[in-house]
Amino acid sequence: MDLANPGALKALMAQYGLRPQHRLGQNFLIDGRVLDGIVSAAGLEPTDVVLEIGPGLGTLTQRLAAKAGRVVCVELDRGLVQVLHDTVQKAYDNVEVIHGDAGRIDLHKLLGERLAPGQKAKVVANLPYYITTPLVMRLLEEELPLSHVVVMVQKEVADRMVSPPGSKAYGALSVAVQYYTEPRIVLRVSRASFMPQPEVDSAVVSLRYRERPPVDAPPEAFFRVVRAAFGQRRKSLVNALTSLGVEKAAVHAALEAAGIDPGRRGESLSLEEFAAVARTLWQRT
Ligand SMILES: C[S@@+](CC[C@H](N)C(=O)[O-])C[C@H]1O[C@@H](n2cnc3c(N)ncnc32)[C@H](O)[C@@H]1O
Repeated sequence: MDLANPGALKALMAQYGLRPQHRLGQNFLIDGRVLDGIVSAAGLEPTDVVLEIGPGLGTLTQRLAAKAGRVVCVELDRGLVQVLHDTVQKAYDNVEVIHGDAGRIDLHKLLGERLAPGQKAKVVANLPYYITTPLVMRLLEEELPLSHVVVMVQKEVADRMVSPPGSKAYGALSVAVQYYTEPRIVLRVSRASFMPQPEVDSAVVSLRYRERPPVDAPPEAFFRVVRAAFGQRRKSLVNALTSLGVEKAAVHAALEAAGIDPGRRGESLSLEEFAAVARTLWQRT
């Protein structure tokens, strides 16, 4: 049974005595067109291993299971895990449901045990919005065997991921996402596509992992500079960078060497410019 309609979802919730839990970000997709758009953006092959975070009642899971080789789901709500056993685990022999917190579970172990040597997994999910940013940062920073992430996020977060330097939405998340992946908004999604309706609109983003970073700087030094620049948004770049424990004169010298006007604000720097600052500061400190 296709679960992508309000009647089916309501009946299922009632059958198991469940109600959508706002604190767990439970806004279930009821729009088949959007679900198909997510699956198509992931370009699934029969050999693919997919990690789905927050499968809910299994609406997206059904579609993933039909296309991928294997789908591993991590769901925090124990009540929903029970439903998932009946809606997807019994119906598809390639679906595994794990009861756990995607923010804490050991993803290296989980993926390592399920991937062939050299293989990379895809993450496909309608994410719970209350933990979107930390979860995406985990997926980027933990050097996991992943090739592609396709996730539904709040519209504003999607805009931040793809925004260019100097724009209002450009921030530490934009830099991290663009450093590790090639981000693209594939679908804008109205709040009417969910049940219950959230208070915000959403977007599906595709994050394809890069083979190597687009700029040349040691990642640790690069992200120290980025964090300092965005952690002190109102300050000039020079003052923001002194928070790294570097003398003002040394910061001036590093900016000059990198060809960057010291009066600029950190949020106007491109990835290449952050890398140039990191390279020069790193050489000097
Ligand atoms: C936006 S709903 C998406 C449900 C379903 N995939 C859909 O598209 O209809 C988010 C889901 O994530 C689950 N969730 C919330 N926090 C979680 C966490 N820390 N780890 C794993 N799942 C979580 C919620 O219980 C809910 O099922």
